[in-house]
Amino acid sequence: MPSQAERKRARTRTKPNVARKVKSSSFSWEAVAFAILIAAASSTYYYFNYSKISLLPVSSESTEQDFKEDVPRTPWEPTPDNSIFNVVDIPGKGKGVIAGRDIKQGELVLRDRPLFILPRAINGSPIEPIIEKLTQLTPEEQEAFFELSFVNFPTHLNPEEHPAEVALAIFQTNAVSTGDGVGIFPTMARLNHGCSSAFNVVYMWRPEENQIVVHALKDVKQGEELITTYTNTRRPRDQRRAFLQDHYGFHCTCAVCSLPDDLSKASDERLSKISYLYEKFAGWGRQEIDGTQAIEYIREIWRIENEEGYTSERGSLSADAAWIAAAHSDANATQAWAEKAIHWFTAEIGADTPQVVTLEVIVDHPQRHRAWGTRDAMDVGGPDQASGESGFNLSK
Ligand SMILES: C[S@@+](CC[C@H](N)C(=O)[O-])C[C@H]1O[C@@H](n2cnc3c(N)ncnc32)[C@H](O)[C@@H]1O
Repeated sequence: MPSQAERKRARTRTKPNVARKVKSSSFSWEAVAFAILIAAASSTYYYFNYSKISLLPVSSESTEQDFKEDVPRTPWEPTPDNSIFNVVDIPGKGKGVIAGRDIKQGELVLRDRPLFILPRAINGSPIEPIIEKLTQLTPEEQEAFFELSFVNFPTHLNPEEHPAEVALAIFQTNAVSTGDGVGIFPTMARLNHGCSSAFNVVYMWRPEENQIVVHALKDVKQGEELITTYTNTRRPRDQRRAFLQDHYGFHCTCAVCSLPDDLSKASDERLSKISYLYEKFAGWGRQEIDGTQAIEYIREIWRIENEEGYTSERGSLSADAAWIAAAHSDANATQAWAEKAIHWFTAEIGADTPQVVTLEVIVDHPQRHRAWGTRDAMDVGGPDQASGESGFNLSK
């Protein structure tokens, strides 16, 4: 078994030129199939020790059976050269994406189709389904796949001789969630990670369009790196760093992780408080708190997030507030929060989404708020339904 130090070294190992192998006549998928057989016969690989393997480094309740591949595959094409972004080498990070011009908050930065999507959790070896998918790709698509970076490669193997294991490592380093599935999006996969206030773009899978879209969460200056986030960054620096080291093989030195210790501690406290408040706020759904208290939590989360410079997920937060206000028959508050939700959803997931369309209807027709807020206002300690006056003052 490899030692801890050997594993660490392997995590940063440079990738083999497998793409060249794909093109060269000496490479064949029979060789890959052979590699799978060898791998399957061996019990030394740590990833074969599990019967059910999650392909994302986050826990998932979904199973192989839940996964439905309902969209026929559309061939992947490289995103055409455009002025918005460029993929370049970034010191200490491999490749990354930088803004080719100033980008405004809410702008669509890129769209990318999947090379393939697999179920989130797989029973047995994940190598076989990955290889099966790879064999269905065009040579150009295979090349795009094998050009991606990877970490966490078993130290006792030579990547040049183990393309199947390389494929697994590439998948685990680059795949992103598509609901029940996990997919590879070669252009989007070049986005590096930042925590809390350090990330400036957000991606979203659109199953009906069979593509992932990336929007600017903040204004970005030309030449700045476009950064997404790989994990829930509303947790302390030590935990974030441990997760990123373990699953993505790097020590995070993003703008938030590089803060001096006293500032980092203050940031950690804010992030922990935000998480705590989210948990308290969830009590509204369990009928543990009333609407007034729920909106108080939302305002407090908002205030601390402003201090932290963390603005992600504000679309759903303000949409929740609008929904609570609607349940309390407070038309003004519903409208005010819905307007906020439209603004923030637009920044994160785009104006052309069902969430934004629904909220626009609420804003344009505030009298419909009662039909939208499906919870009976009386159940949550709400006011007189007939007058529509809540007295809750939920809109501030
Ligand atoms: C999805 S890929 C991102 C693109 C990758 N840099 C490349 O060259 O293709 C994930 C890998 O990028 C690197 N990476 C991402 N964010 C990083 C960061 N903030 N600092 C250092 N390396 C980072 C890590 O090696 C990680 O495993």
